[in-house]
Amino acid sequence: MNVIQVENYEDMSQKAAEILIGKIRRFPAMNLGLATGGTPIGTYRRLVQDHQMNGTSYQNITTVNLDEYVGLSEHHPCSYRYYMEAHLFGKVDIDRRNTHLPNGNAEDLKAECDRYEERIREIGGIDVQLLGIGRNGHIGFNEPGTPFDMRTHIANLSLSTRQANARYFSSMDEVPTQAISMGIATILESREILLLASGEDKADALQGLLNGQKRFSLPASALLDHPCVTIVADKEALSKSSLIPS
Ligand SMILES: N[C@@H]1[C@@H](O)[C@H](O)[C@@H](COP(=O)(O)O)O[C@@H]1O
Repeated sequence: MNVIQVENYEDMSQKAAEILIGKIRRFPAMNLGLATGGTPIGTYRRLVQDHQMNGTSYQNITTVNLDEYVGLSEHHPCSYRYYMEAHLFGKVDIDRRNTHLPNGNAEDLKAECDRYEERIREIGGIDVQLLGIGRNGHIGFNEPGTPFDMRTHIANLSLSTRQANARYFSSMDEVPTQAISMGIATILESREILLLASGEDKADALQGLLNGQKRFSLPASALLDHPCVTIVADKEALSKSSLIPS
């Protein structure tokens, strides 16, 4: 596991964008796994700036997102499809037909999970998967306790995750209780993983990942089995990780 310590959120975003842009230029038809949440917003902003200033193209890039809320249409401002449109897809030259998110409004949610897995297989798997990390160590919407062999599934969201994400909704009651999420087994099949973390509220989760053992109570610890993980984290997020010199 390669850990890159940076000063703050802006530096994390800059470093992550540099890594991604380098790969997109080298492999302009790569399959990029994307994440949502507050963490990658600065990274997407830099990808957009670079696209506008340097012309890095997304025309042949295929994207697959980690997850989507159940019950929100793609037009709902809190849906992850809407987020991706607002922060990236609507601002670069990507072909929407090559952008994939689970449909959280599907009539048959189980069938939608299977379809999503099939789609990831059809495109040839994920080359680089961008990940954030939840305060409780979740990745995607794989909450503590989720077995590591699960594939795309309907996830029940923990109260703490719903509370953390409530800031995007007008009230806690509106925060969905379920999501469709890639499973940990799906995520682990990505050829490369880039995990971003910023801020003190991620320090426990990161400490558990960097200093701990693999355990179901910390979903991110499944990454310990992956051969190619890079973590870009700022000082606050690494403040409880003794492996890292301050
Ligand atoms: N499903 C998302 C995750 O993909 C994200 O990594 C995490 C952290 O979010 P944030 O970056 O806002 O802290 O929470 C959400 O629940």
